[in-house]
Amino acid sequence: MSPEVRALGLDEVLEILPQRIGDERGFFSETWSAVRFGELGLALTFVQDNHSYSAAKGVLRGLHYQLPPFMQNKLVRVVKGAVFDVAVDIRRGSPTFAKWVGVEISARKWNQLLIPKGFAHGFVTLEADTEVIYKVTSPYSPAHDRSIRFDDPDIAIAWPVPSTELQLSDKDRTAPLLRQAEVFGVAEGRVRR
Ligand SMILES: Cc1cn([C@H]2C[C@H](O)[C@@H](COP(=O)(O)OP(=O)(O)O[C@H]3O[C@@H](C)C(=O)[C@@H](O)[C@H]3O)O2)c(=O)[nH]c1=O
Repeated sequence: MSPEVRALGLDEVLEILPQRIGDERGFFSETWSAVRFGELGLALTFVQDNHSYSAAKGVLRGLHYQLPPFMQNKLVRVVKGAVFDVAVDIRRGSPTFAKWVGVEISARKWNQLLIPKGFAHGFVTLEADTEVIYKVTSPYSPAHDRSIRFDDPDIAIAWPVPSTELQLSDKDRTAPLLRQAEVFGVAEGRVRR
């Protein structure tokens, strides 16, 4: 039951499609397997699972990352509803610094997004009552937790929900721009070494 892996054109940001085995009861799916992902070169050690619920369409969370030594690889999926999920390269010195990639992740598509260390992550809900689950490779550390403005013109993400319909936390609405943010060098953020 190896998952299918698709490169999205931005370094190691990957869309992952786990198989679903259906029968008359419903389906079964391996959503994470150390062995199967390891065979694909993705030897990740997850230490925390997160589950967030967003009540409305247009809830935007991000762009978030943690500084070294608490950088996180994130494996994101949606068990109810849908999001537009975004990864931004924030590794100083990277040829794709400030470039972003976005993909719809949904319970219907049953796809996942792997956000590597060195990338900021954010999403906007495309449906009400959306539940996102993601695994991370470093524990939450409030002292290392950082945000970058979702509408930073140097990144210019094409969010698919009009700005008038967005709902953000105060922390995210007042986050610094990428050019003012604390970032790190390209060598620190790699999934495959
Ligand atoms: C992220 C996180 C938050 N919290 C707490 C802090 C706060 O009281 C409450 C809500 O936190 P936040 O506002 O940061 O939640 P949220 O805006 O959902 O933050 C998340 O956004 C997405 C895009 C990510 O990529 C995640 O890594 C994480 O940063 O939960 C934890 O206890 N553990 C955690 O791992």
